[in-house]
Amino acid sequence: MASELDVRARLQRAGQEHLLRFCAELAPGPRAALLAQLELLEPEALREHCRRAAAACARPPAPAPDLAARLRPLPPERVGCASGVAPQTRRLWEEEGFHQIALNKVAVLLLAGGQGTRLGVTYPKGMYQVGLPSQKTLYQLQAERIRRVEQLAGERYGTRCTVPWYIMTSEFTLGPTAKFFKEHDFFHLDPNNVVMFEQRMLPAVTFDGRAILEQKDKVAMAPDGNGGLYCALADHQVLEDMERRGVEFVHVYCVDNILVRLADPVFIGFCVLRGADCGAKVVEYSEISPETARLRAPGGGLLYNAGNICNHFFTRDFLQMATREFEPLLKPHVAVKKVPYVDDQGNPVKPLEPNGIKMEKFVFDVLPFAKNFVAFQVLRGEEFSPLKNADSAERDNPSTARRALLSQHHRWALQAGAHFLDAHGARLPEQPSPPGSGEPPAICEISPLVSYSGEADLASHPEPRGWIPGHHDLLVSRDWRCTCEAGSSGPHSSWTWTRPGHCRPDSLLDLPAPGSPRLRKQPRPGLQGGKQAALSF
Ligand SMILES: CC(=O)N[C@H]1[C@@H](OP(=O)(O)OP(=O)(O)OC[C@H]2O[C@@H](n3ccc(=O)[nH]c3=O)[C@H](O)[C@@H]2O)O[C@H](CO)[C@@H](O)[C@@H]1O
Repeated sequence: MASELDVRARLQRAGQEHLLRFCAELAPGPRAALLAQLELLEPEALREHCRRAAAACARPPAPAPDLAARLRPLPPERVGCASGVAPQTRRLWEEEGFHQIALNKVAVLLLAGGQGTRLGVTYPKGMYQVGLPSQKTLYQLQAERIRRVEQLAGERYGTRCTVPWYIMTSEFTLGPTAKFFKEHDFFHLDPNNVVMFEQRMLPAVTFDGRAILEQKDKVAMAPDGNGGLYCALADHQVLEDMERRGVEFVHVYCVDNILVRLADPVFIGFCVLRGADCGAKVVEYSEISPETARLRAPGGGLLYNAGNICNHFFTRDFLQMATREFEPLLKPHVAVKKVPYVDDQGNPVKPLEPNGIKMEKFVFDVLPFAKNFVAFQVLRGEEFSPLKNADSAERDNPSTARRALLSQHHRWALQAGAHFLDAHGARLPEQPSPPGSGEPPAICEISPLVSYSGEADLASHPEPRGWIPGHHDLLVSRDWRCTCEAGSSGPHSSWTWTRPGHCRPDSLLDLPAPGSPRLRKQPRPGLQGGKQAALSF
């Protein structure tokens, strides 16, 4: 380890010697920790970082760029659409995507280094569960979608294939995420195919360019934004790992969209067939002004209908260029934040006003370097419901995320030919609940292991997946579980999907987990506030 003298010399070069001002009074342990942290900060880079942060902040606020005047709609030939295209075109894209997956050429990459401040949790957002009947977390839903898409591709091409899962974490999220995955047995994925790596952290800086001490023995650090991906890929030789596995196409996505379709074959296929090096899924969701948002195209549709949802396609070749050539050209974004610090007497202070600057790069900042960028429009109700805020906010909160998923599953069940019955066996109305319209008329959660995007036609399936011959009155599968409540004030019941059709209350039988010897019978908690319903085909 470097001596205090060495570290002091390095900090002098960076103009940041004040970071050692409490060093002399620290006990050996904290002092060693501080020196170890400071040793990692490369002097020239630190000097430049602090200078740039202060300069960016000192710049008089630029006149608001006239976004409306600079915006141009995407040329139609660069835009694809998940719905509203001819079914054979969509099938063609999907087939291409499955083919690439079956060839082991597709990976998914999760950006999970963020801190979930707005949601108000201290643990990684992926560990959050929004209150589904299954109590699955975002990480589990994502893991199961990977397993299902591998299975679907494998079945089509008579092969076993792998979609490796790369997870970018940060100092805040790596430890808890790795522990959570281990505790959950990697959700039955092969741990060799789950690759976690860590993005860099950068010091928070005062308005006059001094790195901030959060505690006497600790510099205030923050992840370098989700555009830190490009440095992190290089730091941890992630692209080399992809190359070894034969991965050519990467689906990069953010952690909080409960409806995210990992390695979506339709999106992948569309991008591959268009020869794209970069792609982005888009929905009508944007931060542009209401006036601009209302502008209409000649055909009557919205002129600007392509909001970014942090859901990207990249070729591995493009990522390689991004890490080598484009990353140094990316301009950091400045965020002015309240950063806890120690004052000159060494007292911890929680500022009430913003006092510090955090510098971040964004994952989409590389898009201008693309040679062939494409956008792919998807339906918001089917593919985008982000978990950003606590329930006290009006939108993008746990309740809206839960409702979005359950409404989708209700629609899927109806499409698959299911009927929902009330306590007296009468059918519930069968209008699919339009996206965003509150609770669905019946609560029905479908496991991603059973259906990735609404497929699995149970009605015509002679032996539904997971069906155990000889157990006609048991459930179809652990995952075709339908959980309903017998009235909001009455006792809760769990209902199973049974064959040929009706849900049975009060009992739920799980298929054995792989390797376990026999069926287990488990009571399940019901849901608050659901409607009484059963399900039949
Ligand atoms: C910069 C970026 O992509 N912005 C997108 C992000 O906004 P938004 O402002 O919501 O971005 P977040 O801060 O939630 O970050 C998005 C993702 O990046 C990850 N993360 C963030 C910071 C970091 O240092 N490391 C890291 O891995 C987060 O864990 C998350 O998975 O999602 C919105 C849709 O939901 C999009 O409309 C925004 O265009």
